[in-house]
Amino acid sequence: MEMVPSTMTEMWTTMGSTIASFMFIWAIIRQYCPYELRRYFEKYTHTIMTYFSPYIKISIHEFTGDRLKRSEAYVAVEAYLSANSSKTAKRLKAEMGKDSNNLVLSMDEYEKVTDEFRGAKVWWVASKVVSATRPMAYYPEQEKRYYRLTFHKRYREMITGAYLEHVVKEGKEIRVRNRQRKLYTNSPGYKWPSYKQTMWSHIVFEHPATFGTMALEPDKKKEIIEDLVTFSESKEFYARIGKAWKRGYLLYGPPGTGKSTMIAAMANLLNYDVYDLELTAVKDNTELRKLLIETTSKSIIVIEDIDCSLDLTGQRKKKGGKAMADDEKERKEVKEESGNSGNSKVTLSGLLNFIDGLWSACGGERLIVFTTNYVEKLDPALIRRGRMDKHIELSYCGFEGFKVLAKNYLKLETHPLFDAIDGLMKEVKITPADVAENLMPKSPLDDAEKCLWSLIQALEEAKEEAEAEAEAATAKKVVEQSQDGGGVCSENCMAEKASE
Ligand SMILES: Nc1ncnc2c1ncn2[C@@H]1O[C@H](COP(=O)(O)OP(=O)(O)OP(=O)(O)O)[C@@H](O)[C@H]1O
Ligand SMILES: [Mg+2]
Repeated sequence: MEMVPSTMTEMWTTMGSTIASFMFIWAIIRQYCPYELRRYFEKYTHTIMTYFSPYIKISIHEFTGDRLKRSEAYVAVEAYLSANSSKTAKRLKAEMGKDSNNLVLSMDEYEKVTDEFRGAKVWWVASKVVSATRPMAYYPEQEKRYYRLTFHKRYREMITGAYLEHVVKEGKEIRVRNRQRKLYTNSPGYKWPSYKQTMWSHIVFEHPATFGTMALEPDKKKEIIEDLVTFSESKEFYARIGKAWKRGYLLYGPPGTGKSTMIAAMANLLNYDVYDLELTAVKDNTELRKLLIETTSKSIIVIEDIDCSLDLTGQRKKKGGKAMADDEKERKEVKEESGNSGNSKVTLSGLLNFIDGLWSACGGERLIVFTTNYVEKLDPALIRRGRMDKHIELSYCGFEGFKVLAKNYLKLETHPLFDAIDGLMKEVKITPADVAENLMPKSPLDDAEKCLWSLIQALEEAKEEAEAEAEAATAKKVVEQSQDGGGVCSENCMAEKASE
């Protein structure tokens, strides 16, 4: 028994000296061996080591093929590890995340983390290779980042199958949760550098509107929310019935009734990006298709004021009705002119193709939203069900809508003045935008009551105006009738005279 420690000591000594000799020989080889021979030697040692090693390694590189687009697998792994490594890794790096006010952590280079999946242990390392800089290269520094996954070969089937699938799926979900949502536009003002072929420019989408803050009848609101949520959860359903996973909404109603606000609320509810498509800036149908292909899934494609965007109906030149406010009119006329000068050649059939042609199915999980002030002007082909599946009318503010706004703007649930407002609202039409404007405190000293009075005043003025208008209209009718009547009389008189 006493022999054991001495044998151990001897063994350690022998091993130590063997390693020392090996290091010495290796140093000699490195110094005197020609480069090629050394490479050869290294390569074979590597192969032999791999042959005997029970571990399998998988690398996932950041860029594959051209350098323009990051590999989706890398991005997903990065997100997966950022969520799972921040608890165990010791060196982390932080980047700005959603809403620009929280930091997203991910593992730093050369950091190793362990993960477990159904009892199997795996190791992830974030690493990079820096290739020599070529003097004339476009990208001066060629850093190739990659993640390396190591696991025991007995788990091969499970890791390459189920585990990687789990990583990519979870990574994608984490990315959706953490991403900053974007508002895209195809504005013609800015030409992208040619290497970046994208046709959309974007900014971070930060509209605060939600369905909670929207003035709408509660039933209607509930119906719209349920419709949207059902859509976003129906991937399997759409696949089963053989329909592309997209849905069209037509929002119509007078100016200032919350069409644009509702689009923002939809995006916030579903966590989607918004693509605001300016049709007048699109050159032709081909360009329209290109724009469509570049949109990503989980997004809302919006075409505002579809009735005056293009000559889709042949009625574009007609002036709007009375309901159109002056500044609105102006804005829309400017739009019409720019449509003409931009000589956009997008046609109705091009647009129909955009909405439900073969290309529209690529990507999936998309809403297409049209807004208009004059639904009756639109071509029936454009808004038939299947293209625009749900038609939502946004109309003048009712008492329920007012209560939502009063709660948002003034933090009021009830007030003695509410009854008067309810009464007036039944008599006159007022848009939610006007109600909102009146409820907005105009100075730091304005209290809730003052704002309510200001709304009552506005309602009374509107009522007087409406009454005056109605009176004028009746007076006009009476005059016309009396003129007609006079005419008839004189004809009768003439006839009488003639018979005499
Ligand atoms: N239903 C509503 N709920 C809450 N706020 C509203 C509502 N409708 C309008 N508003 C307020 O009025 C303003 C104008 O509304 P919005 O831009 O959505 O109108 P719109 O229907 O898109 O008008 P247009 O037809 O002129 O584009 C918004 O800033 C919003 O604050
Ligand atoms: Mg609008």
